[in-house]
Amino acid sequence: MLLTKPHPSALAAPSAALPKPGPAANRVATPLPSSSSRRWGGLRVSAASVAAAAQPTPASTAAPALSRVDVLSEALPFIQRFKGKTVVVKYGGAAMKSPELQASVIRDLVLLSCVGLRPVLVHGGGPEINSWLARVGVEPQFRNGLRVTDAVTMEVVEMVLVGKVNKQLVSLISLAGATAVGLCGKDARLLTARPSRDAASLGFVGEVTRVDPSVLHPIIASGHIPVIATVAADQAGQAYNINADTAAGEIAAAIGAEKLLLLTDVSGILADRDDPGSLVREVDAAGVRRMIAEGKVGGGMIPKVECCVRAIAQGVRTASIIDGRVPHSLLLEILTDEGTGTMITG
Ligand SMILES: Nc1ncnc2c1ncn2[C@@H]1O[C@H](COP(=O)(O)OP(=O)(O)O)[C@@H](O)[C@H]1O
Ligand SMILES: CC(=O)N[C@@H](CCC(=O)OP(=O)(O)O)C(=O)O
Repeated sequence: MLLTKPHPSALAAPSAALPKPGPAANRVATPLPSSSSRRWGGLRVSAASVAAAAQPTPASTAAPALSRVDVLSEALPFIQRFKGKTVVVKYGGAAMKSPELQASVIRDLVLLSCVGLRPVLVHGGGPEINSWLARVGVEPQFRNGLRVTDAVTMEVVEMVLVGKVNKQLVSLISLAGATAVGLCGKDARLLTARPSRDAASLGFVGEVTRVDPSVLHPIIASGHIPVIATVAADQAGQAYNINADTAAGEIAAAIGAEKLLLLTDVSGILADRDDPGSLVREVDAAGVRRMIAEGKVGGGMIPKVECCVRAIAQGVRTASIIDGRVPHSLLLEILTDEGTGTMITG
């Protein structure tokens, strides 16, 4: 099943009086009245949310005070529903390029943590790896969205993801007023890897064979935000490069996360990847498999949809691909009655 319109992404009001949502229930509530929402970059978002979220102007002029407290008030039932729940957020790619956007995404993550959710951040850093590979004269190569990883590339991937990007994100979380613990898959054997089935052409690209989330539980319980770089080792200690979307899905499943959210640089899955207006609001596992088979979903979108399907099959309640370039898309997705992007259902 594939829904492009009408817009079904409004979240059901999560009051205790309403039926408990199934995996897809977040998406099927009545669309907002047009007076309270408008289209923005292909998304339906409330005018108040847009005003509060998108403007660098002083807060006093961004929206009338009443609208701003309306937004806050709207968040209450969502905070109540998701308090104490684990949300795995994968952030990476082009959506991570701008330092301002990075800081904004991290602030949203810290806000979620402050209101009682338990975020776990799994990060990529593909563009940063590319730029460091260029410095050592290596041309990046990808097959089906995965980086061809020879020994030199593996070394650069580990240095950039574990040494640089991970610590940068930990620092940003600190700056935003929370505390984070940076890890990679090797730490406490969080992720164990084996060579991918296409090892002959992909080199040291890994598949996850095991997730041992025991190291995450005390970190999360102490109120720290785990920040995970997706480099892992096999039994012999050989390092592997794991696609960050894939790893996020496996981690979300292993810790029984409520939500898996993949932030990327498009508005979600597009029915026609050349038409930004063709956003698919909701699609089930069979539907995305068909889209891959028909060539409608390609490149880096393949590991994303595959990991969402696997995560849902393993008990994660909802998996969504959302636009990391839209200011506050994380908050719009979790704390308002409008969804953004594409929700994948079982
Ligand atoms: N049907 C599709 N809808 C949206 N994006 C698609 C689709 N098929 C392929 N893509 C590509 O997938 C990309 C997202 O994957 P990727 O670049 O790996 O993201 P990230 O770097 O955020 O992990 C999009 O920028 C787009 O080029
Ligand atoms: C195997 C593989 O492709 N690994 C990815 C790991 C980082 C990643 O996933 O980064 P983004 O989320 O920013 O794309 C890579 O080397 O780019």
